Amino acid sequence: FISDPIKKEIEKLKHRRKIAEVIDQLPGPKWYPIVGCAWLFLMAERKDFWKVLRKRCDMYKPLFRTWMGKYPIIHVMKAEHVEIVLNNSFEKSLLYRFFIPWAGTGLFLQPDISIWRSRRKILTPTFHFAILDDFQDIFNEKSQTLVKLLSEKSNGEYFEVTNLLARCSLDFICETAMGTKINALENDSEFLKAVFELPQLITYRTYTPLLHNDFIFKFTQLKKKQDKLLSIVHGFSRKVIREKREKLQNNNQLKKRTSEEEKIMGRKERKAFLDLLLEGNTMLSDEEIRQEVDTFVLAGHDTTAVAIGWTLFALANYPDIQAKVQAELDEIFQGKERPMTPEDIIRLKYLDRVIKEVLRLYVPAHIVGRKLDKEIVLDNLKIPHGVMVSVDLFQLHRDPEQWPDPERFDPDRFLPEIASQRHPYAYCPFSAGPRNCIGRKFAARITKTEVAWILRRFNIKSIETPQNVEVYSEVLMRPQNGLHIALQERQ
Ligand code: HEM
Repeated sequence: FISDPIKKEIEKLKHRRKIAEVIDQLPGPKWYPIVGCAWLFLMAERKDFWKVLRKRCDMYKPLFRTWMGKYPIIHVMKAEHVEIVLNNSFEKSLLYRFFIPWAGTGLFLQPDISIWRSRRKILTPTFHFAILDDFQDIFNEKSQTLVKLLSEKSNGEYFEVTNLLARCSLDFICETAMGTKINALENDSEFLKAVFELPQLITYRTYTPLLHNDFIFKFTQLKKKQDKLLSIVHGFSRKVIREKREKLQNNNQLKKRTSEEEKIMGRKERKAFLDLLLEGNTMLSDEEIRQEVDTFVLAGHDTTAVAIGWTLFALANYPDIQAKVQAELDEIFQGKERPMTPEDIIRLKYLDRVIKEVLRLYVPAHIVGRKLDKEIVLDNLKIPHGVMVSVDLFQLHRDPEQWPDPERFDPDRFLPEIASQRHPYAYCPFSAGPRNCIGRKFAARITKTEVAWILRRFNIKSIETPQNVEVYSEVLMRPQNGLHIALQERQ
């Protein structure tokens, strides 16, 4: 006599009870109805959230549970657990949904596995190394502008650098993803301000359980502000797509002119990701393309800027390592101011190891949140499907079993003969498994080019040290008060 919807609800309730029974076998902080374990954050100041995260982890690691309101979360940080989770979860955890108003269900947030598969297939070729080689000119040009701006500050005085780095990364992404110059390094714009403010607003919402409820959020000033920022960001990408479409409609003429230009200039017209999506037979609507372009801006600009910031911080704090990178650069460039080529990038082997070590200790995306597709077993405990899991990459990269003396900065941990002895999931700054970062090679290329340009020209010092730097989690792991560096022109 029970109708199907009621049966379904009963099944759901049973499953929830099963999850609760299993989850509460794991250690974790005390939880209360409605807030779950969020009281830990409600009792702390925003600036101390990072410390709360770390303390909680130290108390219950390596496998524990928390409750976010009525939702249980499992926290994993051992390589063998991370491997199981990342290969058995497709959907992102619930907190990611706050980014959907910005980037829609583009690749990063796509919940449907078959749509995701076809998008990933369409987008992967746009990151082919030949296309990255085409972008090398842009990376050189922007890095040179950055170096010029930095040289105006190279009087030995300390200054805050992360803002300039974020602007430079936004320039890279806009020109490579959309084919549009915004000159963020030199000019302010509404778009730039909106792209910088949105992550702050979304993080605030994430850490405020009351605002998780869409109905409550709808009536807040924060929602009004979010709508305003989104209309700027979406307005910008829609305009670029519209203009590119119009240009494509004059295709024949354009093709003729382009091939004539190619003959004269001796090179092909460079294509941005957006051109490749519009020109290829992708069957994506303009709105779907807009979501993918916004996804690249969201996932690509801040991550790389933060990674570059931490790289400068590390080089400033380890002068002997800085000198070794400079020696490698001098050997390749022999003091000449010439642009960097893709071949130079391959030759920068030591810098490559330095950046890898930076991404170990200062992993920008320090947490990856997933929802289990199927039941998994961790330390003999069966965890049912549907449970959210938080993969703590910060802690994973500090596991002393995989990383002896984990706090020591040592790029040689990435020498092939040493790296091969580690668990394959001991190092995942770009996540791993099917939903790993599509932009990792792109990110590596930007980071190497920009850092190389800076180190060819300057010696760096920093006020912040590994001991005194206050860390802050605003979507990414970043220095709370920015990074203050001083530059000295090299002879
Ligand atoms: C140092 C820089 C970067 C880091 C540390 C980084 C890290 C990550 C991580 C950890 C993920 C997995 C996130 C998750 O599952 O929750 C991811 C996914 C992704 N990243 Fe990156 N990323 C970087 C640069 C980039 C760049 C430059 C782009 C694009 C231009 C990009 C585009 C994406 C996309 C689209 C995804 C989603 C992939 C999918 O679900 O199939 N990332 N990234």
